[in-house]
Amino acid sequence: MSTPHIDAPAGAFADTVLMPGDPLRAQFIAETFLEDVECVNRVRNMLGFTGTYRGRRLSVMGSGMGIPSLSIYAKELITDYGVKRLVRVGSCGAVRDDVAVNDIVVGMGACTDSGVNRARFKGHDFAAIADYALTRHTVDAASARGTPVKVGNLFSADLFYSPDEAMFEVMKRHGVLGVEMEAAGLYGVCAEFGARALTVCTVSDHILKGEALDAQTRQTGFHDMMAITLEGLLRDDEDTSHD
Ligand SMILES: O=P(O)(O)O[C@H]1O[C@H](CO)[C@@H](O)[C@H]1O
Ligand SMILES: O=c1cc[nH]c(=O)[nH]1
Repeated sequence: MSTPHIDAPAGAFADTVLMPGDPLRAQFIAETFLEDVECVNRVRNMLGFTGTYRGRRLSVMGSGMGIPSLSIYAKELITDYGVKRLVRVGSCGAVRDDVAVNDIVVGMGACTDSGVNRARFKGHDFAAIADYALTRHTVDAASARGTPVKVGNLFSADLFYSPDEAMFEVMKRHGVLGVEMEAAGLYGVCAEFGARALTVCTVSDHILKGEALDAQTRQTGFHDMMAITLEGLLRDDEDTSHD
């Protein structure tokens, strides 16, 4: 079987897919954290891999940058490949003084300037939220590992290069922990098509302080984020109360 954007046989993906924006980060995650890895998608170089983590089948695939790109892949993974859990593992920019570069942020919800959730929700505001159990298990995993995380709102922006810098101050006042470009779309598409979702981000920039990690660190760094996300998924597997 194939979709317009994924050329992989039925069953090629596990029921859980990790989604970094960058397909090369997907490859790095697969090669670093998974065993028995097979490349299952190469269409448009949006690399997808399936392997195992501690004996459990797990996939990782790039989403591309921005809600439109992520929405295509997430929708096809859910409706054509039966994916049930999608966890975005990304980078974000901070705006608050109490959020620093390298901090890990768990996106309990995501604000957005994108129109996608209004488009799917008859023009009304849709509260784009993560799956509660996945959130709790990831936060518990972080706590057990001694890795501090901040839990709260993200802002998923359509424009990386925003013309409206004053908006960053508004986000800061409203407690937004990180600015990125996909979470609100992921939560919307998963709500629409019936999958569970979470976003975990490492802070790669401080937008208002002008600090930034280099591109190589964005591609291959973020070990703590991966460790807590993978352990959170194991905890989520053990807890069947959400089934
Ligand atoms: O590092 P990723 O996961 O791509 O996430 C962030 O980085 C990209 C912008 O540089 C956007 O996709 C944004 O959401
Ligand atoms: O979308 C993003 C991602 C990282 N840093 C930002 O400032 N924005």
